[in-house]
Amino acid sequence: MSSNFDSVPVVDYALLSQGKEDEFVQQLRHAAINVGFLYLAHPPIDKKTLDGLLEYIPKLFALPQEEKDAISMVNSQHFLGYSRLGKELTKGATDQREQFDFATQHQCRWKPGDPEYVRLWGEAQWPEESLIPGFKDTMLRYLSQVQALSVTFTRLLSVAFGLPPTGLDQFYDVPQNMQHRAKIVKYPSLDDTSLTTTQGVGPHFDAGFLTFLLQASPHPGLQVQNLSGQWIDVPPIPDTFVINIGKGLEAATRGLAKATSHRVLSPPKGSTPRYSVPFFQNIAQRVRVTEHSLKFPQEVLAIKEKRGTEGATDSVNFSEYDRGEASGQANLIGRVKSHPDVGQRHYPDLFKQIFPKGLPAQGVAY
Ligand SMILES: O=C(O)CCC(=O)C(=O)O
Ligand SMILES: [Fe+2]
Repeated sequence: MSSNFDSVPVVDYALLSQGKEDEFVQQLRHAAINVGFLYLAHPPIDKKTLDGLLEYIPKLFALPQEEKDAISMVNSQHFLGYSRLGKELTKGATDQREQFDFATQHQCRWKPGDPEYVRLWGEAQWPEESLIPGFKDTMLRYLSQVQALSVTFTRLLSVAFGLPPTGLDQFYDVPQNMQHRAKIVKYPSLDDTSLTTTQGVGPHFDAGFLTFLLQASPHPGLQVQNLSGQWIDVPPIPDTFVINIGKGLEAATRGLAKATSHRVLSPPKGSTPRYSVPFFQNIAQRVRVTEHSLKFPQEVLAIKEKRGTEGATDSVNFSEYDRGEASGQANLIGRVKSHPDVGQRHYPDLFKQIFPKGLPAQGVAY
């Protein structure tokens, strides 16, 4: 049987409460090693919080433009805040999406003498409470539930890789010292006359360890690239998250876990906008993933060998981890590349190294 895939597997979180952890772990192993993507059915997020968030999303984008611009990302050394449509570029083409970057609550811990990347984590910018009452509270509740899930999930993944449940703990700091980022994204349909391409977001890998994606409207558009380079649809399924592996986890597992290229196509003419909420789980900023070596059992490595190392590369490259950078530095470089105006204002030296010719017209997203 070939390891190639033509759909993204569904793994049911309910198996765990039915005493079927082994079955769950087997399915997770296949998804993480051969596909790099899975749907997690029945995730442990409370319905009230989720429904509340879904209701707020269109209202968030409907805020007056000047109120959105008031929390523009360029104000923030943490790269948190609002980005207008068309601010990012992937594989040479503009991404047709508008987004807010938020994050779990965190006080910036940078002090003189610390590496610059410590400044990357800190307080988010929130819209004026009176304009969208209760939104901040709902979003923070959502984020803390996804954060809790991400911890549990990492332990299950560790078992799926044949390690003890705590096998991946070395990559994290204690939860109160960590920050995770989540975006709320709007993909306008092709009716929007300001769109220049059908690229919601171009082919890319996620940078971190794990991404927990909520498809927040019933629109198709998300696609992943399989081992032979075909684009496979990942349509929304009610009561699921899409979880995928980022370049950081791929590097930490020396390619056992697979980061898979993915993209989003804009909704067609006549459609309403597509919304999504990706949550990007971070690892400790000071960790250099290449300095950690995990010992996987032979039967787990055999799955990777069978998969092979070929696979689609129709994506932007991402090599900071392999070059031995601290994860915080890898992330900071990524952020400066995708939001150069923010980088120029808050990290001018790094900006000059990355863009010696000055500010490009748009960011270059991974
Ligand atoms: O909007 C989506 O469904 C995916 C977004 C994504 O891949 C990303 O922002 O990294
Ligand atoms: Fe992504």
